[in-house]
Amino acid sequence: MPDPSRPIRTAAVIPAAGRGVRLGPGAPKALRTLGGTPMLVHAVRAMAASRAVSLVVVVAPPDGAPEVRTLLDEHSFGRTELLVVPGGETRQESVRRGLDALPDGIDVVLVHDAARPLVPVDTVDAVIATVRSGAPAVVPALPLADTVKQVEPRPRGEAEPVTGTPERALLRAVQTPQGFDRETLLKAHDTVVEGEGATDDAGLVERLGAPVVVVPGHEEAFKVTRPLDLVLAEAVLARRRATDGYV
Ligand SMILES: Nc1ccn([C@@H]2O[C@H](COP(=O)(O)OP(=O)(O)OP(=O)(O)O)[C@@H](O)[C@H]2O)c(=O)n1
Ligand SMILES: C[C@](O)(CO)[C@H](O)COP(=O)(O)O
Repeated sequence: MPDPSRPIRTAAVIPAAGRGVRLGPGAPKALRTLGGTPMLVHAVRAMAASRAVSLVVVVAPPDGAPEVRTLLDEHSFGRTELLVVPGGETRQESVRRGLDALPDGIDVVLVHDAARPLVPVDTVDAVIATVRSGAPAVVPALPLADTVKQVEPRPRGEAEPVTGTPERALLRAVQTPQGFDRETLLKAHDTVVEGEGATDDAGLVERLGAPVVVVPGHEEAFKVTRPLDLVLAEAVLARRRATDGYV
C-alpha cells in the first residue's frame, strides 16, 4: 500500500544510444553538437529544468558509457542527480536498461529522446502533472499538417498503391517526454516483446489495454532525425539564446 505522505518522485530516462543513421555519417547522434553543445546535454537540461525531476538516467551508446559520464560531468544540471548506463541494439532495449537502473522510491517515469533536445519545460511539466493527476500513461502530441496515406509498401523507387486515407482530424504526431506511472511502464516492458511493432513506450502500454492520454505537444519538441532538422534546431537555439538568455 503506497504511503500517501511520501512525496511523489519523478525520474527521466533518456535513450541516447542510437547511431543517427538518418542524420548521416558522424558521431552517435546524441553526441553531435547543437550551438556547440552536445544534443544530449541539451536534452538532459530540458529534463532537469523541471523542478519535479530529481533523477535523470542517460542510456549511452553500448560501448560509450564512461565517455558519456565524463562529458556530462563537465556540465551542471542543478540539483538533478545523473546516472549513465549502456544502451542496447534497439530503442526499446535501451529504455529497458534505463528502467532497470531506477532506484526504489521513483513513482513517475518520463521517457525522453535525446534526439528531442529543445522540448520546453512547460511541456515536460504538463506531462508530469497529468500522470500525477492519475493518468497511467501520457503523451505530448500535435495535430498533423499533412494528409496521411496508407500504402502497400514497395521497394524504394517503385510507385506504392494507396490503400486508404485516415481521417486527419483523428490523428496526432507523438513526441516525448512520454510520462508513466512507473508500475504501468515496467509491466508494459515486461509484457510486450520486441518486434511487435511498438515504436514508442506508450505503444507498449496500449498493448496492455491500459489507457493512454494525449496532452498538447510543442513545435520545438521536434525530433532531430534528418539533416534539415539540424538546421531548424540550430535556428531555434540561436533565437532562444538571443531572446531568452538560454545557454
Ligand atoms: N538502440 C537505440 C536506438 C535509439 N535510441 C534512442 O532513441 C531515440 C529516438 O531514436 P531515433 O531518433 O530513431 O535515433 P537513432 O536510432 O539514433 O536514429 P536512426 O534511426 O536514424 O539511426 C534517440 O534519442 C536514440 O538515441 C537508443 O537509445 N538506442
Ligand atoms: C518515441 C518517438 O519519438 C515518438 O514519436 C518515435 O516513435 C521514435 O521513433 P524512432 O524511429 O525510433 O526515431
